[in-house]
Amino acid sequence: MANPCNIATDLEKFIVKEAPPTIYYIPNFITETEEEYLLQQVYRAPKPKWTQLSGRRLQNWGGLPNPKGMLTEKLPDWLLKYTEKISALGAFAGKAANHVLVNEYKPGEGIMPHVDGPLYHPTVTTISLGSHTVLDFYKPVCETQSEVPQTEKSRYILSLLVQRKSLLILQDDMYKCYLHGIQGVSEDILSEHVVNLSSTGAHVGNTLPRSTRVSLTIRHVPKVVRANLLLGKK
Ligand SMILES: O=C(O)CCC(=O)C(=O)O
Ligand SMILES: [Fe+2]
Repeated sequence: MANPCNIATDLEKFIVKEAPPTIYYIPNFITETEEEYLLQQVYRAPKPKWTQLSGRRLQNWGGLPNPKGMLTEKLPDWLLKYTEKISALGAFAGKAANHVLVNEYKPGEGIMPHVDGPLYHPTVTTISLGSHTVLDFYKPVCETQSEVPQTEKSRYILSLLVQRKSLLILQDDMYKCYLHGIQGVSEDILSEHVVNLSSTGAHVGNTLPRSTRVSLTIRHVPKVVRANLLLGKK
């Protein structure tokens, strides 16, 4: 790799050109063996590590991000291998990922449209395990104000087919401005609004039943506090 901090050189060919800046979609980023291993590790975590939300459950690794700074916890080796690999691609502008959120979605589950917010470097990278999903993107409300009330449908702009074993990177406006969400459905019928089909082998009109999907969302939290400062030690 010529320049580990330059995301453009290695990843340019993975940019989804049909979307606003910037989405990178990398199919088969990990092998099936790695996928199995990562799933095994996720399901080895003790039960209290899971937080049940409506529509999904999650594990938080690396510390709890908050506006005052994240009290960091060392990532386990099985996650470090991947946070280091993705950081080496230059996804976080030379910084190292220090936070991983594991989300588990059963068929029929999803996540409401949202933005990931200012606590993170404006990049999120996601490894998908176990099942595909379809990620939908929406214009922010502020950009679409008018006399007519704006519905989710009128703010919708496009979708991505996110396959198991893939890596997805969202940056720039696609991170900062547009909302992303996953519909709580048990199968996806691919429409022409799924803009990355050419790199997936799937086609408009295909019906893809979902199974349980585990996503690893890997981020860099710039603002951290050291434990010994909190404890009043110098
Ligand atoms: O599961 C995913 O791919 C999306 C998760 C997500 O948007 C989040 O955790 O903020
Ligand atoms: Fe998100």
